[in-house]
Formats: sequence, C-alpha cells, structure tokens
Amino acid sequence: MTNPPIPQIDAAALLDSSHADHGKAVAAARLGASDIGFMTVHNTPLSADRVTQVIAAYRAFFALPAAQKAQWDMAATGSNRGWGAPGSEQVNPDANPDYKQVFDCGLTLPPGDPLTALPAYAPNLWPDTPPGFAAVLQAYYVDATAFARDLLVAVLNAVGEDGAFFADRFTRPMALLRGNYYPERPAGAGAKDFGIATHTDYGCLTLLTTDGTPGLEVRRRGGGWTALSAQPGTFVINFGEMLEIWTTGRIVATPHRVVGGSEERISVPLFFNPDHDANVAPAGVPPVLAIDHLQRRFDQTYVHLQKGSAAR
Ligand SMILES: O=C(O)CCC(=O)C(=O)O
Ligand SMILES: [Fe+2]
Repeated sequence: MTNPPIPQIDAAALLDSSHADHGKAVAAARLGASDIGFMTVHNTPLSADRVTQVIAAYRAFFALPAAQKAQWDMAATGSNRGWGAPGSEQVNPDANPDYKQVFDCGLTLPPGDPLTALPAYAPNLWPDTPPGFAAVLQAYYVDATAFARDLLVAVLNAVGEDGAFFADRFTRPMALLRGNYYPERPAGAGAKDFGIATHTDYGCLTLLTTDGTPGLEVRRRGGGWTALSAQPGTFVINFGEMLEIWTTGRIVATPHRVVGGSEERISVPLFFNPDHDANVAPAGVPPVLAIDHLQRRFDQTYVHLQKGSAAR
C-alpha cells in the first residue's frame, strides 16, 4: 500500500465557499482528515510575522536558567499551567518520559469564575520574564482558537458532518496552547528516548506551528513514517482522539512523534479541545464528557499528575 502525500491546503479557499478553488480544498481536507489524519494549511489569517513573534517569546522563556523557570513549574500544582521540565510528560507508557520542555496556558477566565475550580480551566501561571510574554501568548490564544474553530467546522463539513453542531460545543473551550522546546537530542539517548514519543493528541483539532526545523514524523497507514515540516505561516493540522470518537472514525487521530536530532527546535501546538460538558460520544452510545476524557489523558501523561506521584 502506498501512502498518499499529505495534503497542502489553501486556508482561504477552504474557508470561503465562493472561492474558485473551494471544491479542490474541500476534497483535500476530506483526504487529510478521513484518511491520513494530517494536512498543512497556508494563506491563513495568522501571518508568518505573528507566529515568528510567538515563537520568539517562547524561545526567550526557554532560554532562562532552569532555576528561574522552576518558579512556574506546573509540578508544584495539581494542574497543567506553566513550565514542564524535561521528563515531566510521558505520552507513551512504552517509552521514557519525553526530553522536551513545555509551557502550557489555557483559556483566561475572570478570577473566581466557577470553572476555574476544574483543573482543565486552572488559572494561568505567567512568568514576569521575558517582558510581554503573557500579552503575546494571550492574544495569540484568542486568534488561534478562532481560526481553529473555523477550520474544524470546514473540515467537519468536508467529511459530511454538521460543522455548526460541533462549533456550538466550543463556547468556553478547554483549548490548551503549548510551547514545546526540544533541545539537541541528549548524548546517550536510547531507543526509548524521544523529544515526544509516539502518541495521538487527546482533543479535536491541533493547530501546530513550528520554527521550521524538521523533526515531526507522522505514522502512515500504508507503513512507515513521513517527515512533515512547516515554516512559520504554514500550519500543520491533525486530529485528536475526541474527534475520532465523536465522528465514529470519519476523522482519524494519527500517531506521530519527534525523535529529535542535532538542532534545537520549537513548536507551538494549540490543542483545540471542546467545552468541559460537551458529550463527545456519538448518538446512541453512553455519553463521554470531554472533561472526563481529557483529564484521564492528562492524568496518564503528566508525570506530576500520574497516580502515586508525590508532587501534588
Ligand atoms: O513538535 C511537534 O512537531 C509535534 C508536537 C506534538 O505532537 C504535541 O505537542 O502533541
Ligand atoms: Fe501531538
């Protein structure tokens, strides 16, 4: 079985039904979502300059000494806001914890909002350095979630689902914005060591930008792995477990990984997860609440949330 190429889609054509190339973009989105689980999109509302600024903000944060970043270490909390040190996440039980570092933030809610009592909506932890870090990321969070919502609707419509029905379940989304920092692959790293080990994403749609350095590999249904890189301004899109459940497999969650190499690398996924109370089970089967699926996956993978973890 040969692997089809990963579709490269003009976002303006996909999102505008009157665009001359709309039909072509829809067909490519259908192949990407229902067969491969990955696609790239270009010509988006999020400019290359904008994304470069976001990556620069993360780069400046990750360059701080570990002792300084430890002030915002999520391991001291019961949730996933702030810095995750190397080894703080194990996305695959057959692999060692990942050697990447992360910085996670979520939806900004008014202080005291009842939702903030749920770990998936925990208040963000904002470092005071580099200057402007919170403002850059909060603004990007708003615009990236709006774009992710539009893309999700278009992709659902492309595979024959009712996109508007799903869009209503993303009013206060548990969307998580992450900076991944992959240093050079550590000396002595073995077969069980990865920047991020093979995994599927947990939510619905992942909107990923990278600094252009290669590293991401996609597992192919026809066998083998395909390297997928994207310059700032082009986004990698893939789909998570909840969307696969919700669409009864019409849209697929495809495993992927970063082994890592001699160059450091930054990537910035936005995990576009639904509202906490969205039922992501298809009609006719027992409900699966989005928050239950997400929290179960967080509790399996963040080392500080894993059962028996001392750091609480
Ligand atoms: O760094 C990448 O390209 C992929 C990151 C990833 O798969 C993730 O954060 O879930
Ligand atoms: Fe991923």
